[in-house]
Amino acid sequence: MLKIENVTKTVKSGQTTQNILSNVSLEIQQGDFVSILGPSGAGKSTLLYCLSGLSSITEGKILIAEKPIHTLKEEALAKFRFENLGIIFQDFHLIPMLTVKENIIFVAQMYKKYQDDTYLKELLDIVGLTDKADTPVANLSGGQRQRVAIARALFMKPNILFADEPTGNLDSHTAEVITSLLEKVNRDLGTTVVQVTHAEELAKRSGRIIRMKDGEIV
Ligand SMILES: Nc1ncnc2c1ncn2[C@@H]1O[C@H](COP(=O)(O)OP(=O)(O)OP(=O)(O)O)[C@@H](O)[C@H]1O
Repeated sequence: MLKIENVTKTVKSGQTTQNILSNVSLEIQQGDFVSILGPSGAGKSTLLYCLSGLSSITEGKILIAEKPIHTLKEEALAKFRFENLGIIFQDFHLIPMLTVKENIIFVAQMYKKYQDDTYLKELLDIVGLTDKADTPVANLSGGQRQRVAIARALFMKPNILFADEPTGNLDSHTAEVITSLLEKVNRDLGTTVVQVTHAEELAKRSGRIIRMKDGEIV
């Protein structure tokens, strides 16, 4: 499903160059639930952003369903992401004045791929927000916003869901609700889930833990 080979990402600041990812290789199978753990600055978010084609790499290969996404140009990459990947960002990236429903369908509408309400209703039910469908996101709690972000990421039925600290800014009860929701998505929809987290206890519930330090998998 996802294979990366010898991925290195180098950044320059002034005269110095720094490897923020060094020679990272990894395989993730269809249906896996993977947590990426490690100290602050280890390169977890960078790895997630490279895996999801949101950030470029300096060397190596990234293959998703055998497609070498590191070779795609921006427009083709954006289309590939839209059709195949769901991404949940650390700070949600929702549009506050739009309603829950409008946020979930926003990108699909932009690509003129929004057809009917059937799956939207199902998704609202899965994430427990049916009664909030017409509420502006600005009026929701952090946990509810995270559930909107999950529903939006799932709207195009992605093969892989990438989540950057999906429980990062949430209290422990809400973090538990969100983790259970991701488990449900993985189990019931068969979506491969790759999350970055600091929460060791929540990570232990995933099928596999990848530990990073100083830009490397340890
Ligand atoms: N575009 C960039 N330019 C320069 N340095 C960067 C860039 N992106 C990330 N870094 C650096 O790369 C390192 C890894 O950052 P990254 O955000 O991937 O770490 P992380 O493990 O996700 O950390 P945290 O847990 O604190 O979010 C950090 O030292 C960061 O400052």
